[in-house]
Amino acid sequence: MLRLQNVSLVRDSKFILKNINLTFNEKEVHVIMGPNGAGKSSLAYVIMGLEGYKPTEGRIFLDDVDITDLRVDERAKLGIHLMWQEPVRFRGLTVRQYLTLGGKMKVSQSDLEEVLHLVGLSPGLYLNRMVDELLSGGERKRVELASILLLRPRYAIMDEPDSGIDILSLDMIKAVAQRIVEHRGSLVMITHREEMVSIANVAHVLCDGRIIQTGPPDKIMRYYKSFCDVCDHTNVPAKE
Ligand SMILES: Nc1ncnc2c1ncn2[C@@H]1O[C@H](COP(=O)(O)OP(=O)(O)OP(=O)(O)O)[C@@H](O)[C@H]1O
Repeated sequence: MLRLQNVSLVRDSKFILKNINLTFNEKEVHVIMGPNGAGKSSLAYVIMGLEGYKPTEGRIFLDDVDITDLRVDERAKLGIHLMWQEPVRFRGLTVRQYLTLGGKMKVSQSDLEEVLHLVGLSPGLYLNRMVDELLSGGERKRVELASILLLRPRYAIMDEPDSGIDILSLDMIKAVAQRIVEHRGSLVMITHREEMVSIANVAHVLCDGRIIQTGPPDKIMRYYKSFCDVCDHTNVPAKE
């Protein structure tokens, strides 16, 4: 279980996250929605432990062990992985080298092919292509998604995997979530796309740095449509 307890984040004397309490259990899919500037990426960075995103208040626990002071690499060793909104460009690596961490990670050919198929890339066409110049933004995003799957995360945090020009399909994201759960992992997905809520067991609305709603996807979808879609102000939570 991954748990955020009363987590707040202040930057430049401004609250970015306010008293966040969230629990992510094993084999769950959580979707976090919210308007621009609500604090969604910051929440992902706090969970991953990026530099500059240590909670100002509150603690983070993994299986009741306090991991608030652990670095990114230490959290990654415990099975927490973040897929960036903008995948990083690694120069001079083929897709195969990238997915196997330069050959350091033992991955069978069938696993490589399976995850590439899952993210919609033909292994025959892509395994030996260079990650950098030869791939489009959307293709790199798919490669990044495949790399997260191969790591068999306990907690995969995805910051808008579905944004960008080459939008990933709902079916693909569903398949990715299913595979993570099959391997006993959990997915925490940050998204702008309302239809993505349907893949979740639990959905949340983040507004002005606060979790203002948590519940089953259909309830959260109704809330979002009624209050957030029509909201004419930014990050001032509406009252039900
Ligand atoms: N390192 C930082 N220093 C100062 N302010 C920051 C920092 N990181 C984020 N912020 C501010 O915190 C607020 C939330 O930003 P964040 O990127 O987390 O929102 P978001 O919900 O992910 O937005 P978007 O949907 O546009 O990506 C914004 O006002 C942003 O300017």
